[in-house]
Amino acid sequence: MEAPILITGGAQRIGLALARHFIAANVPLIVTYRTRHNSVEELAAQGVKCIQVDFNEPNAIDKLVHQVSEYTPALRAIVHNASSWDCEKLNPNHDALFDDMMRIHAKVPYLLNMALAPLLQASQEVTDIIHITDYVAEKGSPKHIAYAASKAALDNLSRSFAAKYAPDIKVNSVSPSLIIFNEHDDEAYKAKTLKKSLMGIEPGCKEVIASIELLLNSNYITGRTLAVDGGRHLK
Ligand SMILES: NC(=O)C1=CN([C@@H]2O[C@H](COP(=O)(O)OP(=O)(O)OC[C@H]3O[C@@H](n4cnc5c(N)ncnc54)[C@H](OP(=O)(O)O)[C@@H]3O)[C@@H](O)[C@H]2O)C=CC1
Ligand SMILES: Nc1nc2c(c(=O)[nH]1)N=C([C@H](O)[C@@H](O)CO)CN2
Repeated sequence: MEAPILITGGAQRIGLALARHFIAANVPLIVTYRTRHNSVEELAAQGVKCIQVDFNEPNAIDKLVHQVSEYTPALRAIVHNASSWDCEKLNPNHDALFDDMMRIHAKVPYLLNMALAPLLQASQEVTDIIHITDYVAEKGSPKHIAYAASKAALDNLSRSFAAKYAPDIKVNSVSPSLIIFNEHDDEAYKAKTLKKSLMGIEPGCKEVIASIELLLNSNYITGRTLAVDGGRHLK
């Protein structure tokens, strides 16, 4: 078997679209999921190794690393996509919120990168770690303070790990702003959000997929952040 790509949080939305993209390209996949969405059956039926993990649970990392290591001797790439878009307004326990945000967005990628690097280095080619961050990592967000700080920490990991693992492993961030709305987003929110970027569109998952493919196919980009944000920084 060709070395698989590991995607965290691959059972819905962007992660699922990315998984479907790689399935169509016959790229072997490992996907983690927390909630057993119907998509898990679809992915498993197409040969994807689906591993249930809630990164808030104790020993989640050790269990995942063991299962991945049992399944494959090498990895082609890791895409850290799993994320929780939580905010201070809905989480008055700011102590717990800060810890939760830092755990899922920074500690989990950090620990997985440290533990799974040998599997990436076991591949016969240059491999990749890709962190999915967020435009607010550079700008901040008054409504998602802990979330934005944790994504900034994740973005910083790209530079540290790029220096640590070169030239065997390239490490980069993909930093989106709006990609796809959530089902509960109302028309007023959508209109307000679309005005935040120069392009003014909801671009869809294909923009993130194209950015990830660009990084996977480069032999030279590392330690960098690919902004996929419709020119939001210029509004
Ligand atoms: N959607 C957008 O427009 C934007 C997205 N991004 C980033 O892109 C990435 C994908 O976004 P999107 O698809 O909207 O993400 P989602 O909000 O749909 O979440 C992605 C996945 O993360 C999983 N997850 C969350 N918490 C945990 C946990 N504790 N343990 C295991 N898995 C967990 C979820 O599992 P479960 O199914 O159980 O909920 C879900 O499947 C994220 O990193 C996000 O921050 C950045 C900017 C814009
Ligand atoms: N884990 C998630 N992170 C983010 C989401 C999301 O749905 N899940 N959504 C956004 C928004 O699209 C924002 O970019 C514009 O309102 C940000 N991060």
